[in-house]
Amino acid sequence: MTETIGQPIISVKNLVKTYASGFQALKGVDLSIRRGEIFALLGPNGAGKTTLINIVCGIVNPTSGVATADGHDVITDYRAARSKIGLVPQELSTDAFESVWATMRFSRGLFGKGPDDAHLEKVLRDLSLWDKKDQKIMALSGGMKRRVMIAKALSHEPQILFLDEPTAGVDVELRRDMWEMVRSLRASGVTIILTTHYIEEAEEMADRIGVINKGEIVLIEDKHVLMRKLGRKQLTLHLQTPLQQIPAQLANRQLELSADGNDLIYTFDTQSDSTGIASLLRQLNELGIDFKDLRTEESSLEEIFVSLVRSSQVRLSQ
Ligand SMILES: Nc1ncnc2c1ncn2[C@@H]1O[C@H](COP(=O)(O)OP(=O)(O)OP(=O)(O)O)[C@@H](O)[C@H]1O
Repeated sequence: MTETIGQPIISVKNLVKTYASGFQALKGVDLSIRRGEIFALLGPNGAGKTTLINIVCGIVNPTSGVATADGHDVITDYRAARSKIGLVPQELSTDAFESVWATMRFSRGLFGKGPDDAHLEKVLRDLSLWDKKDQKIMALSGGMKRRVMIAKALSHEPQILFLDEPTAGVDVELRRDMWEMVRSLRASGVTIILTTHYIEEAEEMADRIGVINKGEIVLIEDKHVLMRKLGRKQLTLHLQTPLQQIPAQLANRQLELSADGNDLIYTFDTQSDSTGIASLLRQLNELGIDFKDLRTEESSLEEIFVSLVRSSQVRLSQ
């Protein structure tokens, strides 16, 4: 066990996927997932997220490149690699006529694991599904079906769990429950890779964030570092007397005036040593511009993401 600590649990090197149509969905992707982390893979529609996951899970063959799961090559050592992985796919696909319990047992067996009813019971209890164990899946609500998909993916005790858009179309309460559940899975040692279109989800959950766009990884970063690095802050000064325009003396500052002239908005870089706020306030005082109130706002991960994807589109199209 000790020799594996510190090594990535998933390693992807120079992965290329060209579909039969000739479309290149992955253009040489490198990615290392750390043991025990929650990694969020973000990207617009068609960026290649599902293709990447499907290759690591052995569902899609890469055109070239290498991927390993817990040291096992996903092609040459497929069975061992796959047994380490649980996958909750984007589309709900369950055996509708089976009971929850039967589906779980069958799924575990598929991975060559002997029966372990105690484990299955724990998974179902953790997902608040125990009282539904004898129900046919088709009789469950959409949210419950989603939980069953997760339970099924955990039936063979995987160390790695892929969640492909786990909370798409799920109500707020269930989303919160699922976040809670993902956290407790991580606490039990499972490594989690999730894709999401809800940036809020990544902001809430992830330790690290990867952004993929048009088949290329644009960025991989610790979430807090990312937010610190790319985040901008805004200081909004609510003025005593509205301004018609920004005075010429302030022209060289990063200032905007709201349409009604009531708010002066100053944008500054959180990374730079000096924010320039003190000198701005001094200058406003000298110019006799008083304000009633001030507030600061930090850019959200959503804003960072949108600007990243935009800038990579610019870069890619050049
Ligand atoms: N079997 C296939 N044949 C040809 N092209 C495909 C196939 N599967 C996916 N693609 C294309 O590859 C690209 C990447 O698709 P993929 O499903 O990996 O994206 P995604 O990032 O998961 O998108 P979404 O967020 O919409 O789920 C898309 O342009 C898609 O149309």
